[in-house]
Amino acid sequence: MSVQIPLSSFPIQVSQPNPERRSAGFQPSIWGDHFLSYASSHSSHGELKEEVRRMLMAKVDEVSEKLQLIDAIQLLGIAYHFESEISKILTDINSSFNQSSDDSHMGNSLYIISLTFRLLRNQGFRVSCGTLADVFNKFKDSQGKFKEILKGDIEGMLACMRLHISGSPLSAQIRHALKQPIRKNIPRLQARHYFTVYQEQAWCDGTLLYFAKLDFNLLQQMHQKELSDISKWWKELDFPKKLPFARDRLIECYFWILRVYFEPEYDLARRILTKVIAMTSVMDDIYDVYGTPEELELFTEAIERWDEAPAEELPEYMKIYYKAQIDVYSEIEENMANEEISYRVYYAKEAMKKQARAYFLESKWLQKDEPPTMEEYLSIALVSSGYPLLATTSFIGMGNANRELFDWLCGEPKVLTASTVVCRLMDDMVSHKLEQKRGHVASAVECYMKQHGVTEEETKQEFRRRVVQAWKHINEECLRPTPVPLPFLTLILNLTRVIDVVYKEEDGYTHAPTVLKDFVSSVLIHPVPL
Ligand SMILES: CC(C)=CCC/C(C)=C/CC/C(C)=C/COP(=O)(O)OP(=O)(O)O
Repeated sequence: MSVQIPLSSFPIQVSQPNPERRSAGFQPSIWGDHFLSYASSHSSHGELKEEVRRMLMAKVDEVSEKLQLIDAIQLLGIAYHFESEISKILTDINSSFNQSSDDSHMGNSLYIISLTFRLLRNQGFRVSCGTLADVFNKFKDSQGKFKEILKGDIEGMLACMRLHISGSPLSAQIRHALKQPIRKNIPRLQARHYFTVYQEQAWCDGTLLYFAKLDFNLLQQMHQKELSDISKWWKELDFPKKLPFARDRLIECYFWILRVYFEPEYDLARRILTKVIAMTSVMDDIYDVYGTPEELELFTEAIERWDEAPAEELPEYMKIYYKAQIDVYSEIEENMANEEISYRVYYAKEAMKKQARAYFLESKWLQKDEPPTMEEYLSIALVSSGYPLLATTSFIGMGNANRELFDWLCGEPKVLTASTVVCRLMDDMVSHKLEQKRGHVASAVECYMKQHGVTEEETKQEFRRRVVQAWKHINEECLRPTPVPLPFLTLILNLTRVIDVVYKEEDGYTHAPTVLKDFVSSVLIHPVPL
């Protein structure tokens, strides 16, 4: 993924009065000034929290009861309050699982076995598929087919699909499980969905449910407050007026980052990362849509130099962008002023420079008649996916990050490369048609079709296979012993998960006004009725 930029390519000439420019005609933001103000209210939920903690720590006869409770706590979106308790319980269960060759303690329910497998794997325990296969063999007949009796065990089947649900009507839940499995979902959306599922369960606990709903609303208020502050920054920049060619997607950017970390302690991290992703989105449109080749070269050089003041020769719209970007990073610098963490700003800036270089190299393909080979394309497009930049920037908001972690990230670890593959291929599969129409550099789809002489459908089949493979790599890297502490891997995992929601069927970011509107509303606008 290393991107070397040859800076000697074009004769520089930026003074054409009205250069020919493309236009993408992006839909405007649908949110207006909605998030500029917010209402706040306070509810004390400390006592309920302690009550849930007591439930979690109480002795139970069956391990399965504990697992069900942990599952409910995770799906209701409140596990972040009880991380250490959950970790201890699952560690104990995993140890007893490993110490005994007898699997009878897992019971005879496909549902409980699948649930155990899912919860332990999610915690990073290497419960092997082989072990699971042995257990599953109990449910197979002499022909190797699942026994007839299982046809009634829909809960078990759902748990296998990484979903834990029972009761009826089940069909909507099955559809939901297939469309957005837990592993790839957005926790705030998952929680909202699960409130309605959980309250129908025979084992629904009123205290747990009430606490989860209260907690959801409190977090929502906190997120609204953050978004209100960030919206003020955006309003002052006035990009929709000053740079009208660019997508105005601040709210969707915040929604994106909320998936990376939603917990209260990451308030500052979210603010920083939202500003960086919002700036990158505009930068992408400068390179992809509006900038002329000559302007883009000057722009890339200016970012490379990182001077305080924008270069005089930049056109006005680039100066506006440039100044805003410098300001964002100065703000990051102020927040990292503590000398023990100030080194992080270097990594953040370098990641942004690398992003600009990748965008620039991509922009040069537009002037060529032939698309690059898939290998050439990916060597740059995996960087331009923005995920190395966002992963690096997400680390700077983590209290316990250190230099080794940033260096590890710069070394293009397998988990990050896999994440960029998911991001790039899923984005290109859904966005290439419209982009090609308006004049955009070749996407992975065109590159692969041309190079291998295959149809669009065959290309997409191959890409879907690669995405599945990349997900396997990510999951594998998150199992112990992990290359770096799990919370850091989880940030990369979370970034990848956003792609599965935003780019599953269409380019939900560019077409956010239709695709993401309901998701954003349910997470950031409407409180849960108590
Ligand atoms: C590529 C991708 C999904 C990036 C995710 C991270 C990121 C930097 C998001 C900011 C907004 C953005 C550039 C979205 C993709 O637009 P696009 O489809 O126009 O991006 P492209 O021009 O790189 O294909």
